[in-house]
Amino acid sequence: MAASFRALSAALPNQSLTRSPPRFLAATSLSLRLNSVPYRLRRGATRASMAEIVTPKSKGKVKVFDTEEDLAVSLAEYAADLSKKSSQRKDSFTVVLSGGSLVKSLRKLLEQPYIDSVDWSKWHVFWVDERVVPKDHPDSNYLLAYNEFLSKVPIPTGNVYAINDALSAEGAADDYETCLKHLVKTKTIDQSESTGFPKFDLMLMGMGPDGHIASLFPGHPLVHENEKWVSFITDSPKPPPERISFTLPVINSSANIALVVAGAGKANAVHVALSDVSNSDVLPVQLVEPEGELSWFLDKGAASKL
Ligand SMILES: O=C(O)[C@H](O)[C@@H](O)[C@H](O)[C@H](O)COP(=O)(O)O
Repeated sequence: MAASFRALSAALPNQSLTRSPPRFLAATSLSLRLNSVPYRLRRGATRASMAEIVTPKSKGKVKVFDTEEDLAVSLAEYAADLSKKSSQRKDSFTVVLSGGSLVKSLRKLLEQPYIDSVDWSKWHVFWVDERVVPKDHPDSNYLLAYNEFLSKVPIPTGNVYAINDALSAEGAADDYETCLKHLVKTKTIDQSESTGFPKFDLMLMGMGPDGHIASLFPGHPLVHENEKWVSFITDSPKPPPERISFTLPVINSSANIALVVAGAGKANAVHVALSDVSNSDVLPVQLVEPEGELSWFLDKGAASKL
């Protein structure tokens, strides 16, 4: 097996804002409106300046931060907390990364207290999607994660599952799926009892301005793949064209998904995903509904149309 894949290596200090349906606007609450949406100001123990938006459960928990810096602080706390809980329960903590700006938003995990307190030896790192390029190519998601994160934490090299970059897109997807199946068999990765798909402890994903997640793009048939664990595309609208990607059922079997989205360029897709407007062309991000918990980490720009 080892040969067939490569395991390589504030404005509101101490308060939070809660957007609530009007019925929750108690007379005792301080309320204010942002973009004509009622918010309830809740005093609480939050460290960064943050607004929490109340949505139906299927849409997940939505946190809006004043700045991307605040978002990064909260994201580190969230990931470290899940790592701790998982490490107490079992021998592995399976973490899936996307490419893009997400990786930079993990930077606070490289600082104290997390760099010393997280049990990095339990981490097993995967990619929800990867560009089919050599691992030292500037487009490689592996290279990005290695440079920004993995080279700075003591995760065992053998726990980092990069794609086999010597294969075609189709071959690399099959190879990655074989790797996942082996790790499910050896119980490194949990398996969903209800779907039979692998159940990762934490998926950390960005979202494109068009509402794509992983390499599942709006209108692309790959969005509807429901048997394979890992598939491939050779016509990605976002360059480079050749990619492999986890399929939606694998994404949705996760125990935890964090959608990390910053910047006003993504405000439209965030609005579509979190509002009740019906759109004929469903965006891939709207199909994210994990077995476990979904958490949105937004900055003010990304939340500006809510
Ligand atoms: O390899 C990729 O292209 C990604 O995995 C992709 O799904 C990415 O996460 C989004 O496009 C968001 O990227 P940004 O955060 O950089 O906009």
